[in-house]
Amino acid sequence: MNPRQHGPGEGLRFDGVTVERAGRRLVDDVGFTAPAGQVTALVGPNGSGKSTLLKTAYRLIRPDAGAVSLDGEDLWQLPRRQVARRVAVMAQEAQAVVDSAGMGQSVLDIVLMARSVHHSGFSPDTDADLDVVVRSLETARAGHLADRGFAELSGGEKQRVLLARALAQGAGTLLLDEPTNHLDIAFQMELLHIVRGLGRTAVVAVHDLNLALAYCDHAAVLSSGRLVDHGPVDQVLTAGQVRDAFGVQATTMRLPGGDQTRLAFERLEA
Ligand SMILES: Nc1ncnc2c1ncn2[C@@H]1O[C@H](COP(=O)(O)OP(=O)(O)OP(=O)(O)O)[C@@H](O)[C@H]1O
Repeated sequence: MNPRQHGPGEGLRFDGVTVERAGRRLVDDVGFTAPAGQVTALVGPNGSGKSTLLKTAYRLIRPDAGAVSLDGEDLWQLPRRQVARRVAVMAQEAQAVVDSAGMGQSVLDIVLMARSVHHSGFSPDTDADLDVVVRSLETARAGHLADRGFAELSGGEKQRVLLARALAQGAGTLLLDEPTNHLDIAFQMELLHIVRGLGRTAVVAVHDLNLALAYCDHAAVLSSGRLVDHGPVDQVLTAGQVRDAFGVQATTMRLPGGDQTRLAFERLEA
């Protein structure tokens, strides 16, 4: 076994992960590592298995085969609380869940709840918890929303608060499922800029391939539940790969004055 690939500091590793429902493979033998401290984009067409794969890493769906490990430790063998301290998630359905469970609570209360994973029993929040929460809200550019009721916020404001909540959990690994939904173009970029600046391990399911190119280090491409490619983002999100995976014509453009590339898309005529 190569300790560089399997040991501490490795990152989040999917190893032969398979999820079946009603005899259908939603995720089929997926294996790749999201390297520690870097941002990995998880891309693929609608229904390709991105959310399902992420759910195996935040322990909502147990893989039918394969393993998900963090820095060499099987996440499904660890106590749930320990996983919650190490892995934070911003899920697609979180707005609705917090809306219905939040019962009119303030943004500050909602974000403070993320600190409960560090408490035993019903021990009260500390000044240190409050400090983490305030800093997380500021990092997510949501400090001005602290006293507002979560339910009354706009979709984009809620996304910022949910990012703050994920940050406040203090986990070294972040799983973000389409976090840029509802966000204006400036904050889409801002959010991924913030995530990249954290230096934490992050896996981000994202549809905008140009955001992935701009703000992610790595990419993994799913198609019909299978991994079709993974690696450095600019080597994976090529015109040919995009055509194969998404069935659209893509052209790669180099940005002026740098090494960065972006994609332009056209419908592929039948
Ligand atoms: N509980 C379930 N039972 C049966 N099929 C499911 C279940 N959950 C998801 N699926 C199916 O699994 C496939 C993968 O869904 P998933 O949500 O992981 O895709 P996705 O890549 O995240 O899609 P999108 O980009 O549209 O959000 C889809 O065909 C979906 O209908």
